[in-house]
Amino acid sequence: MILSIKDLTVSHGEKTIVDKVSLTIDKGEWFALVGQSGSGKTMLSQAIGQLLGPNLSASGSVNYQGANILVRPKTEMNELRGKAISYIFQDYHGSFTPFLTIQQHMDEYLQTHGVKEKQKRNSMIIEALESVGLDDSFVKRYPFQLSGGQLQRASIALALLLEPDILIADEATTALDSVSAHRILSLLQELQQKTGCAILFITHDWRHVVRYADKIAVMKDGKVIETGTKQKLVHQPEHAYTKQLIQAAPTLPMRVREVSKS
Ligand SMILES: Nc1ncnc2c1ncn2[C@@H]1O[C@H](COP(=O)(O)OP(=O)(O)OP(=O)(O)O)[C@@H](O)[C@H]1O
Repeated sequence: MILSIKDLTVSHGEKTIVDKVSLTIDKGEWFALVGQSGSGKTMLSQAIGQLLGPNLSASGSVNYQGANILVRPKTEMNELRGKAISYIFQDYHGSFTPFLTIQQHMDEYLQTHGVKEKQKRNSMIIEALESVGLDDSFVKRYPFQLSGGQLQRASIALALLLEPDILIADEATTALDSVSAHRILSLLQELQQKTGCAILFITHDWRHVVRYADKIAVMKDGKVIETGTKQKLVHQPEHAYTKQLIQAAPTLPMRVREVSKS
């Protein structure tokens, strides 16, 4: 197991946004988090890396390598983020500053994480951009000179630079056309196979869940109401809300069998 979340609660004053969620994510696992809009998926994922806004508080525990990272000092968390836990945000614009080029962003990130040799940093940057389908002409561009989908791909390249243990992807492919989305998800799958990283994948797209997930957790009103393997959850859902989600995608069971066979 790479991450063990126990009774994680996120509150905004008196209001409970995430309510005692417990989950375990194994090394190399593709873990899909699905469910109602506003059910707390983003807040849960941000609490893991201590990224919640100052008006929100988190309690419970998030164990990574034997320690509760929820109570780690901020400076240590900055080091952990990127190498141990990396994020691809739903709002990818937030990953970029308008007055730095794509290369400057990535170079600064690598320097912060101790990659000292300039030549090595440059080749890592080119390789990461190429892996998301952006050629070297993109390195000198500023964020506003990229389309939404290209910028999202650059943010994914940034997140993958240090080959993290856990990648948290929050609706990472929403801005992409279906071919680009498939390319990115295949890339994440490759990375997962190559490095054994775990992926916490937040999505509303059941096609992606069915194709890529190993395990699924369903959230509703701040709680995880059901969790299990993809096969179990799609073929034998127990909770009425999970059944509703699956009924909204009526061809799913057949697809799961097809994907399982391929
Ligand atoms: N900074 C914040 N301060 C207070 N409440 C917040 C804040 N950010 C989000 N919320 C609230 O927390 C709840 C959970 O939001 P969250 O973004 O985690 O939902 P989600 O499941 O990711 O939704 P979606 O699928 O629509 O992205 C919502 O009711 C939202 O309004």
